[in-house]
Amino acid sequence: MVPIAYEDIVKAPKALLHDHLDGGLRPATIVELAAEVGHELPHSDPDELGRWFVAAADSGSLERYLETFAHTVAVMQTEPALRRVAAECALDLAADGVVYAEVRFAPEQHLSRGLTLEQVVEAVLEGFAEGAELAAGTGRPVRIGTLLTAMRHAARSQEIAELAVRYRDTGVVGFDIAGAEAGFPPTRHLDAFEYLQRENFHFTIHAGEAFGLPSIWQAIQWCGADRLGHGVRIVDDITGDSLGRLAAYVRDKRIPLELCPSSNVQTGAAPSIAEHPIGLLRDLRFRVTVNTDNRLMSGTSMSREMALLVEAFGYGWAELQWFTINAMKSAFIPFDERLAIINEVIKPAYAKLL
Ligand SMILES: O=c1[nH]cnc2c1ncn2[C@@H]1O[C@H](CO)[C@@H](O)[C@H]1O
Ligand SMILES: [Zn+2]
Repeated sequence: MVPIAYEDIVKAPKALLHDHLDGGLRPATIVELAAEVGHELPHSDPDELGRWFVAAADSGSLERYLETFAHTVAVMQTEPALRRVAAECALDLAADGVVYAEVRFAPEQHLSRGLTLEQVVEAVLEGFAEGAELAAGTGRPVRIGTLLTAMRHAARSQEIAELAVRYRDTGVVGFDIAGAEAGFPPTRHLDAFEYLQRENFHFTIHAGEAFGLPSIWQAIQWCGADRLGHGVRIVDDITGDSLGRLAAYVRDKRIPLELCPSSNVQTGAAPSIAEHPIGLLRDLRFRVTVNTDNRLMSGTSMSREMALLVEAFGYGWAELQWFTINAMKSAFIPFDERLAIINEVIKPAYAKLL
């Protein structure tokens, strides 16, 4: 088999379901925005700052990993800053060959300089549209769907769920909860999830990353999550190739797992890329997808995550296409639009590579 070149992975179309807007800023942009608002950073040189984020996030604990977001959230408190960060996000994903991405952020974290929730959402949606238009102009079209996140330690999930539904026809395609998992079970936000179900809306839940099976079980069986953010600890319910009841349910129902290899190694959810449960979960044919989580904190990209898996597990184009189609099938945009991207963009491109 001819080894897969990194440039070819970049060129191949990719679909991304789990990427945080505030975890993907360009270091140079953080430096500029921080100077404008007088926010003090650990480094003022972009390269050093980029390295600082990766090192600080490499802590082995989700709680400490999340502390690094103080510096990105601090510079995302005005409409121009939010628009810029969102536009650059679309451009960076497109340049990396991502053709479809769902990008999430928590509107409630962007109110410290007086913006309303609506102003925050509208600025981000405008930025995505602007960036996607510029990307299309360079021959790199990308479709961005926005997910609104509520912070699980806070108490605004119902409000954010209603906000997501209000913007469902203008770019918001789903809802999520994020933040420290241990001590903040999904059922804390049951009202919001029941509301979303009654609205026929879509949501994913960060579960099974820093806490195990009970969190996954609640996310699916109490809250009705369409997908699992990470869900990597589902392996705790698998012995050899024998599946426990919950793992069997997740596989049988084709519940998508938004796996984020590099992020999991940094927070201690997996010991290394080579030992990441993605290998087992793929072999067992769970609905596995590959994601970046936080490109800044992991110093990564969609192509890099794919390349790491190629290196660790010897995957070829067939597996990369499978991950990509799994993601596209699991997206929150309408079925006909998902199918169009699979049949008109993804399959023809991989047919030339396989
Ligand atoms: O992997 C993760 N697990 C849990 N929470 C996360 C993760 N990555 C980011 N955030 C949290 O989500 C917020 C909104 O984007 C971020 O500010 C961060 O606190
Ligand atoms: Zn995440």
